[in-house]
Amino acid sequence: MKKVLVFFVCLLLAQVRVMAQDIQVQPSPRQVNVTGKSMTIPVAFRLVGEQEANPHAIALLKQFLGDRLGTEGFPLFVGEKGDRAVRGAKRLIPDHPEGYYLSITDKAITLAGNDERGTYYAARTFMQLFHEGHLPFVGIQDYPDVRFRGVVEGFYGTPWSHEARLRQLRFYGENKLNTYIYGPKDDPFHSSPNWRKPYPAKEAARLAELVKVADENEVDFVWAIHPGLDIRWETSDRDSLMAKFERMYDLGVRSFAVFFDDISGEGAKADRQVELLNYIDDHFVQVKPDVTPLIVCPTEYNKGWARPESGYLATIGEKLNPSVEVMWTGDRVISEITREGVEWIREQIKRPAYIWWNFPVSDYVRDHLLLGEVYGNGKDIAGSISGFVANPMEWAEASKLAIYCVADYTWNMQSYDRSRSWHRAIRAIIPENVEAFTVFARHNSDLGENVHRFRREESVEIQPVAERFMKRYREGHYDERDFLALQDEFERVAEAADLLLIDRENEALIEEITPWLHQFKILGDAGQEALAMIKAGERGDRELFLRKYNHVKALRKRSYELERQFNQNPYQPGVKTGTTVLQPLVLDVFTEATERFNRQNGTDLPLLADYSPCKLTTNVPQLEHLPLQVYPSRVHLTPLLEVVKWPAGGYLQLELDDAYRIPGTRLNFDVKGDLSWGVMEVSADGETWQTVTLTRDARGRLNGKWEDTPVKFVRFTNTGEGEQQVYLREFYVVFSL
Ligand SMILES: CC1=[NH+][C@H]2[C@@H](O1)O[C@H](CO)[C@@H](O)[C@@H]2O
Repeated sequence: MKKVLVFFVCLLLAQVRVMAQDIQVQPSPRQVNVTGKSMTIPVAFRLVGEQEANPHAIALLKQFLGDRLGTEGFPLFVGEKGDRAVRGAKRLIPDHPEGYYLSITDKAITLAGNDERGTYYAARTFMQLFHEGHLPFVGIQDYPDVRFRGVVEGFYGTPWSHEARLRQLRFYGENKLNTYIYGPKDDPFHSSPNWRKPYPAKEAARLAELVKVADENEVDFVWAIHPGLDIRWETSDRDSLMAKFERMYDLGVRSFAVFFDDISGEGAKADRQVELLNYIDDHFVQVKPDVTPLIVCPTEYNKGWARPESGYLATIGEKLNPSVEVMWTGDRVISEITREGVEWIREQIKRPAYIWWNFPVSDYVRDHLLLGEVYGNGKDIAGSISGFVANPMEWAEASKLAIYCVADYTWNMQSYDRSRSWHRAIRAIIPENVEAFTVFARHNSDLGENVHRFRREESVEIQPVAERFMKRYREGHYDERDFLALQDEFERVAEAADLLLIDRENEALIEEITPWLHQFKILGDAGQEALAMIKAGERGDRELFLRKYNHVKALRKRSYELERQFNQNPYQPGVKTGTTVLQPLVLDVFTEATERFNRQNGTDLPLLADYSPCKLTTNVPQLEHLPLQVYPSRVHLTPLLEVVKWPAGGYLQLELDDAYRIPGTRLNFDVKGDLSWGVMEVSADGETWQTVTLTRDARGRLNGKWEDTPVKFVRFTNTGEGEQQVYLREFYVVFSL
């Protein structure tokens, strides 16, 4: 009697009300039927099905509902297809892995999964429907487009911290991502030299904790090994790898991957790789009852590097056990994933590809943050791929913007809206400072010039205004409205930087991006001051113009010093922001205003411009767009992470802006043998060249010396017969001490 009474009390309290329902669920569900009606949230819920339902779903509901959950109250039926509690919903549950049916009526709530993970996802969706004290009456049938969805921590650079990884796994649970692949290139126990060794106790315990938290969030924790740099195709190394997998299994790992990317030589041989992978599959994955399919990242992992004559992909397609997942980055190392592209690779490897999407990874543009929208991938590829995992930045929290959007895209491609998803991602990540972070992210999304020539939109809204303004300013008649719009944007930039620098709601995020926030503040100030130079010049106010001129120069100097102070790494050191529209605009306005001032006043104030004392020319395809790192007295080539294929006759040349007494050059191709196939030469005029003797130092680097004559050109040529495969670790010229 009491139960019935409580039930009716709940019904009476649950006033039914009609309200516009914009059901906002992340990721966007497939099929949502709303009645437009809702009820006030019941004061008490009665959970039915606890014994049989997915315990992680039950734990989640208990944690979320807290003391609203009791033995009486509004009925909440939870379970998987076949469980008693959701027997009535059987026909409504989508017959897809991880699918679920969710219904809220004025009689009961049902969360019914097609499998355990589906029930968990039903609970995640249910939690998002609580809105301003109400629950909408709704029927949802939902399931994901892509089977394996998530993140591969596969970048070069500082691996994520343990705390960052724990936060990531909880974020994946919230966003229905089911895969996290652990493969940080710079973890010596994932890659060389220690892939054969067990993790030390402390690291092992941390990995075990990650596996546990992944499990609670219904995420497969995939442990990857990267043995190819020094693997020997002998039983001993095969046994070492199996033993390491066993140790990871003992830590709780149930999903495994082998990465053969970015290697050359012995480790790159397809038939050897396939033999090892099939052995692992046959003697480890298939014999253990609870291990998910093995994943491999092949050496030829993108179409740009696929060599049909090598037969590499054909070997994978024909000989690799069909149950092994094969990763693929697309038409190039960094590329958008297209229907045509995935169909092509599917033909080659005789199975759907498991996409390794190299975004928002920034290990080849480490001075940039990639906070822009996720776009460019086909919405028609779901049927041709088995997985889609994003390779993120070393900045874990900042990577969440793109990860959130990838979760939305891979769950329901057809309904994916790049802008809506991106704005929701910002609200999810920093709800107290949405406007400020939107301004910041809008101007920190492009990569700048880079070796992969992969670019992203940046400053999209203000770009046409900036372009039109500069054109008309140069012609002598800009539109005041454009001027004011630019001034307003630079003010917002400065405001956003200061608001975010004091934000305390997501401290881990602010800590990661602080160097860029300081740079962003300088950019906002410099933009306002450069515009002020225009007005001072127009009013003929020399004193004010000079004040603004000096202020902008001071800001540029501070920006330069920031670049030398933060984020120092051997690849792309420094802190770049707004590099596609706002920074160039500041420089253009400054230069134009100063040129006018000089003409009007007969002065010759230096025109501020970033210069580079060095030009790179080459006929080696992978080096064509290599940015240079310019220091006061040295010019570095940006090192490359990938193997460089250096054809016979291939050359690389640096031309300095003047002839300098060069104390030396340094070259490191990380090759074991001598460099008899290559020659380093220098010249003062580009006509007569003298060969440089290269001496190897203790760390295998080659240092060039010659008699002390001024030099303007330095070049290295492959004078051998055939292509060489090298790592461009270091190549720099010191042109003054
Ligand atoms: C499959 C693959 N392996 C490399 C390559 O893609 O490029 C990524 C971006 O530089 C890098 O992070 C990754 O380790």
